[in-house]
Amino acid sequence: MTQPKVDTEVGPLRTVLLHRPGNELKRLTPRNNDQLLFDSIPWVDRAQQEHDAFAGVLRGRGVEVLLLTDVLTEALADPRARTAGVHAAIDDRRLGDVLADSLRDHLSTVDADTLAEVLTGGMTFEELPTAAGPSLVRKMHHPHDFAIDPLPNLLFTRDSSVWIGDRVALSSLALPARRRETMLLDLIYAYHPRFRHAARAYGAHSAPVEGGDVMLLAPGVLAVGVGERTTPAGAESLARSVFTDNLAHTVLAVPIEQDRATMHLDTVCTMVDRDAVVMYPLARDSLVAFTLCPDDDGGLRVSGPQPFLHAAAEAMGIEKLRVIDTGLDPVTAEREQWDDGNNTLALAPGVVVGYERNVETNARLTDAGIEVLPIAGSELGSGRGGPRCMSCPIERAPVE
Ligand SMILES: NC(=O)NCCC[C@H](N)C(=O)O
Repeated sequence: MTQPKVDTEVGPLRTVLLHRPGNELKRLTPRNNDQLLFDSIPWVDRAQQEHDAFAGVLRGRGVEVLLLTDVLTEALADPRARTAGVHAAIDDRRLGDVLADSLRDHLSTVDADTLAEVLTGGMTFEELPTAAGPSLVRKMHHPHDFAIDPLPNLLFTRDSSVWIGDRVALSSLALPARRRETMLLDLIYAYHPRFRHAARAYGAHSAPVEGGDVMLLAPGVLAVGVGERTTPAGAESLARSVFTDNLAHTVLAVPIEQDRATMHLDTVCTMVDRDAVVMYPLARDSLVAFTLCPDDDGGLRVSGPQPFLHAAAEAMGIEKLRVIDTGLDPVTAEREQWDDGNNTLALAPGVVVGYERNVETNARLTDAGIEVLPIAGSELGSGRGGPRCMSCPIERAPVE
């Protein structure tokens, strides 16, 4: 077992954290899917098969796959982790003091597997333990209301934490449906024996930054999308944090349209080689970047904006960042961007995993000399995320 470290998007992937979709997806209904950030109701068994195949492709290429439920359950062997998990899951304002206290008591007695299931899949009022006694809160809630919210977006492990160099940054997730995910990652990194000594970067309670917006363009160079999720304040404080810890010398803050289709930078652009990205053509023509560097007094120097591709190549110290376009024509490109055609996961320079349905984009990548490992994603994609969104790299070998 080697030490966690990630300093590029494309260095040979050694270890990755995935979340095999579980019962939390069975909580999705047409009444709650918008609030829970899914565009439709996934067929859960098929989503699991698709995810198993995704994990299989990674293992087949020698990647160690850690599953979130496993590491969470192992971390919950530590009583401090249990207390933290239960504390974060129970909302006294929703349950009232009496019900909240009795649920806390109950959850402190269940085994780690059951607790992991509750922390990820949530709990409805009808599933509450009966010992809690009479409660107005209980009587007045519909039995299917959530006493503890499920976390269907755990599937997208990219967003809740991100390794930058040898430190892990816990995201500060912007939307209420995802905020508790950070807490689970926090307790995994704090109490799982494998991560107990991992140093932290940034802070979960800082301004919003989501991992899908953070891109490690080259060692020492980060791009941070700023849009629907990551805020300008989030990008600025992440930059300060990585400069203080000497994890980067340049951060590019990249404004992206505040729209569902472009919720993170990795929905319009991912790296497929040391010097190449797959990118949505509209973004290629319009993306700009503000360049942030540390100044001599411990502050920030901000310049720009200038065209993103130019700023990125300059910061990376390369002549040009090659661009492979999404799709074939504007309509196909729009369709394939929506279906995460740009959201590839690099396993090594020039080797990426992509959804098979994005036929035109994958063909362009292949024509450009990129090996595409296709996976099915008809169900996985219902939460609007592709292979990059569904993976949190923990160790990548350096790029030669
Ligand atoms: N990096 C990504 O683009 N992640 C996809 C997150 C999808 C999830 N349903 C969300 O709306 O947050």
